[in-house]
Amino acid sequence: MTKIISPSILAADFGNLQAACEMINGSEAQWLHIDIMDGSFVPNISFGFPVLEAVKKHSTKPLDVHLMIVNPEKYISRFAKAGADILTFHYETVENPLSVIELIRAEGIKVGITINPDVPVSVLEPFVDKVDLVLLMTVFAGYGGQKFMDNSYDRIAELKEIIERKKAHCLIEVDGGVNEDNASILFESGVNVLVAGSAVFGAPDPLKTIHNMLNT
Ligand SMILES: O=C(CO)[C@H](O)[C@H](O)COP(=O)(O)O
Ligand SMILES: [Fe+2]
Repeated sequence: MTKIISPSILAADFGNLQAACEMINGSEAQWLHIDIMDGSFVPNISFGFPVLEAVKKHSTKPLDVHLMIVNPEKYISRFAKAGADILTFHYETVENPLSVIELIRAEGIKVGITINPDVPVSVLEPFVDKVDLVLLMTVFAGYGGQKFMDNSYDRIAELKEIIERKKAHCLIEVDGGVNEDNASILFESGVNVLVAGSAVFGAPDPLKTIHNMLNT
């Protein structure tokens, strides 16, 4: 089974993003997660294109970009050009998810769809065979450092059942409150990609934390 760690740069030292990228380059993490927040869909504002471009310049890992913005369809081409390798949008932010999926595909990059914890998993059923990944938020999108929501395990099981029933091949990613303690149970539950911000960048030894998340 595919097991990927995608550390979230949101928890890095923004005064030294190059060092953060280089640390991840030298780690066992396979992807780098980039949180784009607009102060509208979510109450927080993170960063935009210039920071994404700077990270792209220094990162050797695929950039896993998580859009928490209204009207994502307006910006897909710019995010692709700025360096996104995987572009994930929130189902809640669009009227026609299929057309957004097609717009992202047209850029030649991978596409993901995501929902907040209060959105029924069943809304994803029409899309699981049309995307490369489904991201289940395990906290409400907007801030790093929140506590993992325990009802997420039931939601992961429900998503897994839908993916199997539809014989789809998308990866399952979770984001929010992931750490060394819950990584192994999440992988055992069928999750393929773990996003981890504060657990990685706040750790005394981030390389060891990433290693432990993949191997315990
Ligand atoms: O999308 C996000 C928040 O909206 C972040 O990716 C997520 O919260 C990661 O941070 P942490 O691992 O510290 O919970
Ligand atoms: Fe995220």
